[in-house]
Amino acid sequence: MSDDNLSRNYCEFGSVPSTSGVSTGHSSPPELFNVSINRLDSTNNQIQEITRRSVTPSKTTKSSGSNKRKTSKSDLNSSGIKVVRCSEQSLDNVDAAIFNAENVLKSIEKSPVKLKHSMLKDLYLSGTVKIVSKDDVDAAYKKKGKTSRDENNSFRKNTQKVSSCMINNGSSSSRMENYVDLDMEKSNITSPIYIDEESNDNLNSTLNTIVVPNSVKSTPEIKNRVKRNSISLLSSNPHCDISPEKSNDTASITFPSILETCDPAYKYIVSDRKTQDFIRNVKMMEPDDILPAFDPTEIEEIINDEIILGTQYYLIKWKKWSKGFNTWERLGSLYNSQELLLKYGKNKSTDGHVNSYKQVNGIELMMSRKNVSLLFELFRTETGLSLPAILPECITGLFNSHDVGPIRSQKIKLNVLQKCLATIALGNLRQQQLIKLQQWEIDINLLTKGYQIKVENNMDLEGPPDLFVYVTAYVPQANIIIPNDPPIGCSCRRNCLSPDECCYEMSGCLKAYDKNKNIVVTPGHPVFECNKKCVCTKSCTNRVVQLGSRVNICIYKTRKYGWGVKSSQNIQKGQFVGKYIGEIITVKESEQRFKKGTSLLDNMWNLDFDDSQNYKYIIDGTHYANFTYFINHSCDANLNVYAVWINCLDRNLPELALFASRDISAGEQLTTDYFSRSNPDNLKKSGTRCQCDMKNCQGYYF
Ligand SMILES: C[S@@+](CC[C@H](N)C(=O)[O-])C[C@H]1O[C@@H](n2cnc3c(N)ncnc32)[C@H](O)[C@@H]1O
Repeated sequence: MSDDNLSRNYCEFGSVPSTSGVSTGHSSPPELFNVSINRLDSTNNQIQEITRRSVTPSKTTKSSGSNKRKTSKSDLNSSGIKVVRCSEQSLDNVDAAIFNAENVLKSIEKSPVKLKHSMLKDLYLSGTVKIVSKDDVDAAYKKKGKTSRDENNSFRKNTQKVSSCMINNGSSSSRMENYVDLDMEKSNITSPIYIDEESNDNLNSTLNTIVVPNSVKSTPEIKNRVKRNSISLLSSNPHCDISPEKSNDTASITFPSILETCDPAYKYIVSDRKTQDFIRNVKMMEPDDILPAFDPTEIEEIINDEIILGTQYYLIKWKKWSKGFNTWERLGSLYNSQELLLKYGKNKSTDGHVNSYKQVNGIELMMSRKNVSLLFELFRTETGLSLPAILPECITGLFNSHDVGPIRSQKIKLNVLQKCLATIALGNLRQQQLIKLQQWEIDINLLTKGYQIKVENNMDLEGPPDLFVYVTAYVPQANIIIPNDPPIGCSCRRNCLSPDECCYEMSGCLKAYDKNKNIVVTPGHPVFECNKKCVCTKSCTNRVVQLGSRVNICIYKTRKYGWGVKSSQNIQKGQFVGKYIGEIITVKESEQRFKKGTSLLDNMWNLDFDDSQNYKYIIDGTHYANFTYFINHSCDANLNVYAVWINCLDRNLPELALFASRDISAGEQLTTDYFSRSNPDNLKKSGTRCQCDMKNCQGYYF
């Protein structure tokens, strides 16, 4: 960003938590894995395991490969104002901007292509074009006195194997009357489509043919045609809600002014017509034939659609990017993603999803994954995000001058203008995000006693996770009763400092805690705390987990793997940090939930401490959980997991408690070893890549 154009004032968006929604990792295809925690079984002294079932981890980290998009273009708009559009990449350097300017000229020269495309599309959408079956195409050929298409050499050369349909424009020929409409349900919408050379060049002639080959030649020209025709076909698919009669806008762009206290530059841009037009143009005015297509493997899911100013937009959740980076993209840029579009369309019709008329915040259209991450990188501070305050005069100055002077300087000014607008937009979105995060922080702190939870996101614009209800104790499924009346307690003297036969001894175990209440037994050793039947008081050294954690923590957005948890204070080795909480459900119920997709294996822990084959219950953290839900894996974890029994002595229903395995400094991320007992060889074959970066990192963790 040019220093000349930016004021050096800064708006502090400091200590308030940041955004970025819940990790998406949960939409990854599930893959069963087991976490093992060793323990000495109290009855037979054999090592047993607590296992955790989970899925492939969420891909919440930022992709290094940024989304390829936006060639540049400049032309005159209807009011004669010069409008220049830059690619995101071109924002990076002036050379790219100049290169893009050349493309602009080329694309203007190519306007006849655009004309043909829109004509074809319009013909189809207006209903004057019909789609007919392969047999009818052959019949038409014969009728015209030509050999059948399959016998025609040039046809075969250009189209490979023909498998589907043809369009005729029906404009002038009665010969077309015999053609029957093809049932679109039966057409292979996911196949690439190739326009026969002859018909494409003669859109206004009596017969135009579109055929669908099994594969398509990958020349740029053919790709363009595939794209254009795919869109025509998609338009007609019943699952894609973009037929002509339904093409009324479902959303409008608005520029809401939300806060009294908002930035003057934001107030200015949301009230200035010229700025609004500019913002709309940036995203909305690129013709379909110069929109680069996204690689479908980059897309996790299409989650919404809207028609804005007559243009179809889809809201995209990107793989490896949090939902804070979701963007609205035009149909044209999704022409390689037809399967995803169809999937979205089908889900939409079966879910009974109805789009009510919405208002899309115009400033969101200024934002992109690249802009958001760039600005966060530039303006992140120790305590938050410190965005530069941009004066309205800068914006007006740039508007007045961006289209004068040498091309190179125009490009630079445009670049700066776009970045200024994106910065202002980010400031506004950031304010909204912080309000939501603070509210979530308040809500969860109302539930916690004895410690503070901070929420912080200085990585992106994602808001609070909305996946689960925050709870502080197990939530048993309706038919499960967690006993709370232990049959027996101890009667040790001096608060169990002079034990006769304390609870742990009655269970054949070692004393788990030292006098400071730090755990001293090895991971895997069962822990039996004193219970409500015991005579000792709360200060008994054998009462720890039941009194709750005293460690202040922070749920924060990590750079690499979504949300995580860090300590807000120094923690001693052996100190209790928290319990893994969730619903208690039966194994059968967990399987059903998994099949239905209502719960994720990722969030399930088997309570199989006592018998790894025939355990009864599972903790499901998908819908109800506490902060431990966000604890990430490390190959050199600083937390150990222990099975602890207190008032419920059912061996199938221990509590899972996390203790520090070493001294932990304030600010350090808290981690567990998801699979401490996995065989490293197996991990390498089937595992999920671990990004813990520890010296002993095994590379994979399941
Ligand atoms: C139980 S969740 C932890 C919270 C999660 N980071 C989130 O944002 O919701 C586990 C997921 O976090 C991510 N994760 C945790 N530890 C990781 C590691 N060491 N390397 C890569 N991803 C990890 C994976 O996506 C995994 O599926």
